[in-house]
Amino acid sequence: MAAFTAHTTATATSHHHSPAGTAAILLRSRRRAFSPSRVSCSASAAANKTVVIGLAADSGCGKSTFVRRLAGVLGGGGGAAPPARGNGNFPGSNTLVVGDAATVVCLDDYHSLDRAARKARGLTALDPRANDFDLMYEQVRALKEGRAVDKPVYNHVTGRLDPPERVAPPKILVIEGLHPMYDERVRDLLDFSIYLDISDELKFAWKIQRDMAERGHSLESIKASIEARKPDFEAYIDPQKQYADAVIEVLPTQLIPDEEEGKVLRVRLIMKEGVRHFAPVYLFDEGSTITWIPCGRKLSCSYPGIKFAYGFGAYYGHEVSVLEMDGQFDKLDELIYVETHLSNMSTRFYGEVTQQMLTHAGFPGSSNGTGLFQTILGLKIRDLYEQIVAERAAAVTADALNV
Ligand SMILES: Nc1ncnc2c1ncn2[C@@H]1O[C@H](COP(=O)(O)OP(=O)(O)OP(=O)(O)O)[C@@H](O)[C@H]1O
Ligand SMILES: O=C(CO)[C@H](O)[C@H](O)COP(=O)(O)O
Repeated sequence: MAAFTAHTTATATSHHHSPAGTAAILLRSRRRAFSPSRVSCSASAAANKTVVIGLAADSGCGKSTFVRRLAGVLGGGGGAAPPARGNGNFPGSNTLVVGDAATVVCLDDYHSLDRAARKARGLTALDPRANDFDLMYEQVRALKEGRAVDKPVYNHVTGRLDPPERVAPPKILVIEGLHPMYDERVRDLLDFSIYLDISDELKFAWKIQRDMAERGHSLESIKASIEARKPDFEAYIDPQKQYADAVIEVLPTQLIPDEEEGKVLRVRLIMKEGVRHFAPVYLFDEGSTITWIPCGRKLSCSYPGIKFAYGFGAYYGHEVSVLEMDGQFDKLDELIYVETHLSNMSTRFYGEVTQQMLTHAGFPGSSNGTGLFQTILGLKIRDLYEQIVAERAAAVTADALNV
């Protein structure tokens, strides 16, 4: 590998005085209205409500890895050998309980058709007709309101539905899977939503890597399964990204011409403006457009180096800010240099992002933007939860004072 010797370079164009910049600032102050039903009526009951996070992606796109990083941030596991799916309430469960901080429910449990029934009807698991959205809505709503539910369990080994398991209302409920934002009723229950958008070529590379190595599938069967799912993915899964408050988009690098192996990634963190309890992260100067090559004295970079970009744009009609990282870190501890230049990270102490990344260095994506942005969103979820709890506690106090 040729040594990459470019110096730290940043180019910034301030948009603070442009009409677009002004609109962005105005938009930021118009945070999404927090439904009064969440804080008033009985403020004390509302104070106990569960905060609900939606995490959507196709199979094999990094949802479990994200959840493991989130568990690390919330302090309930997610260490070097974190709990994986199946270590929930009982063997075979898809639910992950993260200490007393969070419960992660896998939406595969709401498959209404088992594997044989799907096969008989020629449907994939991505098809809404193979999923029970009425039950999903009722149970997510019950958990959000503080009531335990008996949730079905889809068994990925047998392809059948097992007896239900009891799920208690957690502080943070993460619903992860194919359809957390598909049904409008479920979508409206979400306090924050994330979509992991992996480009076709990388999805293919990751799935081959996992399903051949860990699940013993052949290359042909993996290819056939991806092709068979594609129309339903495009019809039912991909459109959910328009509703997401944050999207992690993973693309091939632009630093190496025609690189197709997926070893170097360009990762974009797309953050919707105006989302309540969520202040987008920015690089150097909020409201600017910046490209930054941090390689030089403080950050070692071998070929092809690292390039950050930050700016504003539109995403499905919403104003968004976008932080991009193309390339990968050579030495993870040097990430502290990059962290120093990022703001609104919702860290509790200087260097927390770097510490999290080092703790989970063995997870996929730790040397690139996927790991960095997943970690940042984990911190954002913790912060969002704390803000909502503080707001509810204030409402309880105000309620008590008014009596
Ligand atoms: N950031 C990443 N960089 C490289 N490979 C990754 C990354 N994230 C995930 N992978 C690969 O994809 C595989 C699937 O990741 P993960 O289990 O997190 O996805 P998932 O969405 O939870 O999948 P499923 O829903 O099928 O269980 C991993 O085993 C790994 O090989
Ligand atoms: O997309 C999936 C998980 O996100 C699975 O394909 C779906 O849950 C069906 O499972 P199985 O293939 O084990 O029957």
